[in-house]
Amino acid sequence: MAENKKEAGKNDAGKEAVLPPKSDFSEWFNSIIDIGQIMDVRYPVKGLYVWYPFGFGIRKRVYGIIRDVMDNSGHDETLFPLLIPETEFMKEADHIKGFEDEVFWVTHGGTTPLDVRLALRPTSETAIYPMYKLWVRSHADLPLKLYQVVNTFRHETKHTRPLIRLREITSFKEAHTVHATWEDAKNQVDEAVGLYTDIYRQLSVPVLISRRPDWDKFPGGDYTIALDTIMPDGKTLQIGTVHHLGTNFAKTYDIQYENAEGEQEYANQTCYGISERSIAALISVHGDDKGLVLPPAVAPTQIVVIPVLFKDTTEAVMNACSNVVDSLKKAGFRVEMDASDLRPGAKYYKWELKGSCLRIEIGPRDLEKNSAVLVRRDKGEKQFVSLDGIVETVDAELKQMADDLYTTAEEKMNAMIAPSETIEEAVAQIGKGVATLPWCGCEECGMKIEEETNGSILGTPNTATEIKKGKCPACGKEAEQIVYIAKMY
Ligand SMILES: Nc1ncnc2c1ncn2[C@@H]1O[C@H](COS(=O)(=O)NC(=O)[C@@H](N)CS)[C@@H](O)[C@H]1O
Ligand SMILES: [Zn+2]
Repeated sequence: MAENKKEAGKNDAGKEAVLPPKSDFSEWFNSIIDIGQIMDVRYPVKGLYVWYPFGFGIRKRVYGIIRDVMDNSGHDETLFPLLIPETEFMKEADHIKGFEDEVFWVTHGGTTPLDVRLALRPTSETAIYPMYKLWVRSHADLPLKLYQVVNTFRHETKHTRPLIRLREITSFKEAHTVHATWEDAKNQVDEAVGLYTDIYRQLSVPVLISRRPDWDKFPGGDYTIALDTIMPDGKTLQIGTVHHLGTNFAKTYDIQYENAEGEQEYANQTCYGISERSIAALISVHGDDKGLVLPPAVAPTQIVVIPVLFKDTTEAVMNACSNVVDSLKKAGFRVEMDASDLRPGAKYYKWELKGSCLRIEIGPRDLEKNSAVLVRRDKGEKQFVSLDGIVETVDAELKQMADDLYTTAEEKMNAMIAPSETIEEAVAQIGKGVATLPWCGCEECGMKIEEETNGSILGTPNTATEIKKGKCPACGKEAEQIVYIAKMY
């Protein structure tokens, strides 16, 4: 992996930059984006950022997993235009209400004013569905399951942050499916939730799945299932959403199909999206005071081999290190040797910051015993391993690390969720994580709970959880369900 001009551990001014402790999460996150070479935040448009090659290497592998899961579940990838004519964009009333304050408009071609303004897609329903109207004719065309990975644009007014809240969402994977019946679309929603859960399991990121309250569903949708994760500061990040659109958009865009009885029927649809928040989540959940801790599946460098050199044994040690590098490369691992003249401690610091998963040190004493020292990035303990079978050892260690990262993160997340009976208890809890509260299910109580806790209702648990009998804290009535409450990004 070619080092881009910046050295890991140095900030953009090339000065030695020290990572704040992860306990100061907001500063830690801003710093790791910079000295971890993820994105350059100096681009001169608010909410737009530049991928450093190293960060792009992580993105490439995360989206390789996302494409793999989508392609192996009956979806086809495609690409729709970025620009949407105002005439199409302004068709679905709820959708417009939800996005009209966020849309960027193109009004000129050169110095010539356009007769119809063009929207930069904030999401692509209004680009895709006029084409679906042309493509969907008969039930034999269904289900239609397409997705695209594109940049989308939202004039976010809340605090923009790299990877978390951008005005140009550079990595917006959006799927748009068409089905014969409401039930088929519901089954697709459930399948999509499963696919997203699988994607995040491969990133070792635990998720909380809830059905968003109606006042927070997707504009123009029937209902929304959301995947959130809990960030180290206790606030939740929405890292995936799945929307059942019913026939709302089909009626607006006249997407009809001839059913088996030869009658015309409006189609039912779903759409579901993931963005670079998936990368914000894996960096935030796994990172530590030393820097990035990357799941092996997405680490640009999985193993770094460090020769411990003394004058009279340099050649033998370098040979042994090159052999290990060659055999790991041949086995398909992403491995580097760091034979630079940095002091060993500086090398450890550099590769720990970059999140390489394993460090293998080989010195003359190791050679005598035909062994090497192996250190796993998440555990940090030294293990003495034989050079024989080093490929199998590395393979087993990386698999174990991916599982351990997930288990550790899941335990941490579960420990940040606690049931509350009263508003006061919920207020205390959402300062450090997610609270649950009994809820009668009516909207004004929901709004009252959000107001009094100064938090957001994530929604009701998507998996049937036992309802701890209790009273709705807003009206005192017996609760029908519980809700997750948190401070959200
Ligand atoms: N400004 C933003 N920056 C980064 N990610 C964002 C931003 N806005 C939304 N997202 C992510 O994009 C996902 C999908 O966005 S969404 O509005 O919920 N859903 C849609 O746009 C639907 N058309 C499904 S693709 C969200 O779950 C969230 O994780
Ligand atoms: Zn109530």
